[in-house]
Amino acid sequence: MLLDQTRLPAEEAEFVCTDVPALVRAIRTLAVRGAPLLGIAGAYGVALAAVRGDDVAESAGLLERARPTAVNLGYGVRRAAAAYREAIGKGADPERAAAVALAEARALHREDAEASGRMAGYGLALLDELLPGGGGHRLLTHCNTGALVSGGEGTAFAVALGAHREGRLRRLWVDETRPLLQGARLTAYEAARNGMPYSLLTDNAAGSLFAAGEVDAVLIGADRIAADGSVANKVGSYPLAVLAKYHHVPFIVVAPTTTVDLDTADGASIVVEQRPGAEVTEFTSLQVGVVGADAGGLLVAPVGTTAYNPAFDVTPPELVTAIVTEEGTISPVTGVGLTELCARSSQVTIS
Ligand SMILES: CSC[C@H]1O[C@H](OP(=O)(O)O)[C@H](O)[C@@H]1O
Repeated sequence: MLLDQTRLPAEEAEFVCTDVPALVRAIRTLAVRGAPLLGIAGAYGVALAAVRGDDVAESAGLLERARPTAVNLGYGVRRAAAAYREAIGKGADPERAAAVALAEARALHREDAEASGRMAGYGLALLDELLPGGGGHRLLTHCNTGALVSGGEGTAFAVALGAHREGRLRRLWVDETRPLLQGARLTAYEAARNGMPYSLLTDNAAGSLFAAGEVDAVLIGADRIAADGSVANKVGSYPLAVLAKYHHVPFIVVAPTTTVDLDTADGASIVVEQRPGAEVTEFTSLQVGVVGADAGGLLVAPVGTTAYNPAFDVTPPELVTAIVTEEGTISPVTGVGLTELCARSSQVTIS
C-alpha cells in the first residue's frame, strides 16, 4: 500500500502496486518520491517481483532505471536483488528466496527510520554549535524531506521538527519548489500536521529573505553526494547555496549514508534527471494535489513553449557548510570525512 504523493495535500489517496511496472510508473510520476523512500520502495519492488515469480534481474533493472539521480534507488534495488541471488545460490527455492528479499527490504526500511532519528540528533547539535543564543531558529528548507521521503521522520525536515519539539523553531521558511511544488504541497502539509510555525514563499523570494537577515540556516536533503562532497538535490538548491555563502548563512545538507556515492568522483559526474517541459509550461497530473484533478493541462505558458526542466542541480563542496548523516557530521570542504562516515555506517555492502 502506497500513498500517492501527487494527490497531496488535497487528498490522502492510497494505492496498491501489484507489479513492478506499476511501481516504476509511480516512481516516474513522483507518486512515490524522495531519495531514501526510493531506495526502500525499490527494495520492496524486487521482493514483489520475486513473490510474483517474475524475472528478478529484469525487474531490478527496470526499477534502477526509473530515475537516475537518487543513488538510494539503485542501492535499495541492488541490495534486495543480491539477497535474493545469494539465497538462490545457497539452494533456497524461489519462494524462500523471495522471503529473503522481503526481509532485506524490511531491514532497509527499519535502518532508514533509525537513521532519520540519528540525523535529527546530529543536526540539532550542529544548530546549537552554529547558532548560539536563544530566540529560536529561522530555518529555510527546499523541496520536501519529511516522513514522506523516509522510513522515519525524514532528513532535513526531521531536524527542523526536532527543533520545533524543543521549542527552538522560530520559523520554518518553506520554498514552494517549482515546478512540482513539493514544498507547497508536501512540506507545508507536513509542517501543518506537526503544528510547526511555517511560511510558504515562492522560490524567487528566498533572496529577499536572506537580504532581510531573516534566515539563520538553510536545511536541505540530497539525492546523491559525490566523493568530493558535491551535492545533487532538487533544482533550486544551488542558488540557495550561493545566497547562503554571500550572506554568511550556514548551508546544511542532511542525508543518510545511503545517499553518499563514493563511486561518483565529483559533481560533474552526477547524472541530473531532465524531466518533461510540460511540468513547467502547464499544470500536469503531477500537480493535481494542489490544483485539483480537473486542472490537469491548465496552461502556464503559450502552447508550443519549450522548457528547460532539470529535476536537480549540483552544489559544489565549497558552498556546503556541513553534511549531517546518521554516522555524524562533516564539513565537506575537505571531502575526506565522507569516506570515514561511510566506513562507520552499518550500511550493507552489496556483493
Ligand atoms: C531527502 S530525499 C528528498 C529529496 O528528493 C527530492 O526529489 P524528488 O521530489 O524529485 O524525489 C528532493 O531532491 C529532496 O531533497
